Amino acid sequence: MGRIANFPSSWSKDAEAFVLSSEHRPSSGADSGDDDVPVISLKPLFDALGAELAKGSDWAAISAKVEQSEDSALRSLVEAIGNACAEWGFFQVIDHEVPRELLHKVKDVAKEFFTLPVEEKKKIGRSFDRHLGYNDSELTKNTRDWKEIFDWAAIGYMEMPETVESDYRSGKYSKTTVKSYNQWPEKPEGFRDACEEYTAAVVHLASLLLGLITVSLGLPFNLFHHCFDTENTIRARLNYYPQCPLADMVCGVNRHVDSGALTVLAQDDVGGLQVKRKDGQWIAIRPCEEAFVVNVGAIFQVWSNDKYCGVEHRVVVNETRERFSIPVFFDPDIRTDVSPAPQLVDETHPAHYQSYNWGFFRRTRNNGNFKQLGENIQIYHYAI
Ligand SMILES: O=C(O)CCC(=O)C(=O)O
Ligand SMILES: [Fe+2]
Repeated sequence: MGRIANFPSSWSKDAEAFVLSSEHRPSSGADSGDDDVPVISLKPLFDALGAELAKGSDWAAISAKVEQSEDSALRSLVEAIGNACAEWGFFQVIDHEVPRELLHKVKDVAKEFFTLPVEEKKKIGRSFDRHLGYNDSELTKNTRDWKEIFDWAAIGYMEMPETVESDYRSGKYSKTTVKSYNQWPEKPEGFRDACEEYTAAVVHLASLLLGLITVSLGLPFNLFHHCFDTENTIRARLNYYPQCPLADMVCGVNRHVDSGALTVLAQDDVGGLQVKRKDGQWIAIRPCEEAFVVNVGAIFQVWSNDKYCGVEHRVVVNETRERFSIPVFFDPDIRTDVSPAPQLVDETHPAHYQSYNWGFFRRTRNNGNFKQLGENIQIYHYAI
């Protein structure tokens, strides 16, 4: 394969590991036709809450205001979010009130960080026991992703059960936990501040979206906020997808469903994120620098008892242009036991899943990613 000669030197020795089996290659094509995931304005929410309440995190007061509101624009917003979650599992939000400067600052430092020599970046490398930092060899479904990443946790560390039993059916894990702390590079200057300010703003947005999605299921706005209150596993990521000589055969991120509750992602104008529509067709998500892409993950699928599903998506790469994106994975405290909301379960709507512990799930997934154990733990392993 002559094109491998154009691989970055650190990747060329295991070039074959990036190549997807023919049925999963991006060359199968995405339709960007006239169907598109909905773009939704959050203005009615901020209008209804008012600046003071919207900026704070008094979830009980925000909850009361949203639930009691008879404002038709707010009702329509909730309905649009519910429809998007049920139909696509994805939507984009505009008028989100995250200041644009924060996004620009973090994009600038991200670009600078990824141009550092690989040895410099590896000083803060991720490993089996260090869950946060730099990595250039992530696997999705046992295939190497064409990307470099930098991960950090919103609260400064990620906590995990110290051990889990390898059989996911057992659900057994140790009650002692280990913490993995953020690792920050020395360069570029201002990197850490930019990342932290950005995360604080997006985590706040994600908390509002969590409430709106919950209300769209007919549940109280703040039903799940306690799972994220103090300890949580919210993680942010800088994704760098270099230009790729084999763009038709590899993926930036292979097809997958996000395992957590919600993902809120900023992308640049290059494009590459694709979502699988219900008919199996891959649909390109139109890049919009004003917007965040939001998707529900597997936890919401379980909480909603399959009303909203975590939907497969992937990232295709580009021969001529590099791409950057910044997802925030809005994931709960490891002590969260995930099961369908009791309000959605009755004799005619039995629970589709048995309860599982998020810390166990997260640790098992992490072990699998490092050891290539074959199929990763999935929520359908808990299907009833
Ligand atoms: O870069 C993107 O657009 C999406 C990345 C993604 O799906 C992920 O990191 O889970
Ligand atoms: Fe994803």
